[in-house]
Amino acid sequence: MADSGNFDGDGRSVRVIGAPTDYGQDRRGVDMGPSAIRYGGLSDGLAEAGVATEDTGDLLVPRAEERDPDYRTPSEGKARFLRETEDVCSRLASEVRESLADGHTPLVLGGDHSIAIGTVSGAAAEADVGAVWFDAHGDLNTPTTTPSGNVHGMPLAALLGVREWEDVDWANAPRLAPENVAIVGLRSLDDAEREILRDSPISAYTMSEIDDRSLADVVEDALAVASDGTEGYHVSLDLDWLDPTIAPGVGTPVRGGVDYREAHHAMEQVAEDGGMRSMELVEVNPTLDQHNETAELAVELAASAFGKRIL
Ligand SMILES: NC(=[NH2+])NCCC[C@H](N)C(=O)O
Ligand SMILES: [Mn+2]
Ligand SMILES: [Mn+2]
Repeated sequence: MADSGNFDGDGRSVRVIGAPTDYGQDRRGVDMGPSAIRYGGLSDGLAEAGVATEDTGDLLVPRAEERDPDYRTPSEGKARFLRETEDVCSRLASEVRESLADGHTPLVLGGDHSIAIGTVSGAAAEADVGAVWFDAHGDLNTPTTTPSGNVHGMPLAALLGVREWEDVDWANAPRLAPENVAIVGLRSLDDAEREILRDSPISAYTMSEIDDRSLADVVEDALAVASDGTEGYHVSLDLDWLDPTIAPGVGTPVRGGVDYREAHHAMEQVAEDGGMRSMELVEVNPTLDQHNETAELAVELAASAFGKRIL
């Protein structure tokens, strides 16, 4: 564990946990995300934010090549690598829970977005929490609605126990209520996800609404949704939230995303609000990136969320 020992800022201490998975999607390389983010200057970035940091290293994740992606029971539907995902997420949930119990703010580095099942289960183990999902996608598929079989398109549905996920105990976060979930930056939804959102109290803010109202306005609402009656919230930052021109290193890019200054301002609002209890940075894939710029952007945005200021 490396301590950077800077106790300015809001006095927070951050515990970094790497979750180098690529089980949740089909473009290999996202398992190198934690290394790319560290190499992109994470410890310096957090020090500049004025938080003390300790890095516990990466969880052990067996290589996907040694697993059978098609080994599924009928109840697992089309979800690929579900039992491997369960194994990693259960261990990640314990680490996150322990970090919070020790007074640290967990910062989880992915890996694909399926790891959110572990992060949020851990974050919600002993407290009622909200979640702000910064993402181009809804991540609301189930093992039967999924068009791809990729679990990274399902974590929010899993956590909320939507449809078949209801019976999958290890994946649910009973202390996360859909009323306290806000998705920000939506621009790619499957038909089934649209249907799920229609009958759900989740707050969904699309890019069109952001165009109309400004991101700052929408984020203010999202933070209020996530804070209402909770003890704080989790911030799940999928790098495909950003426009692919500034974050090309992701497996499922979608044009028309958030731009550089907008994104920083949103993270500055998170810092200002003070209600964030845990954070994760997911979907950084250095094999698809240009000179590690997506990982570096992830670092910068995390620094802003933890309180780095221009002035
Ligand atoms: N975390 C992500 N990048 N999710 C992308 C999901 C894409 C698509 N909706 C699917 O289910 O496969
Ligand atoms: Mn996404
Ligand atoms: Mn996602």
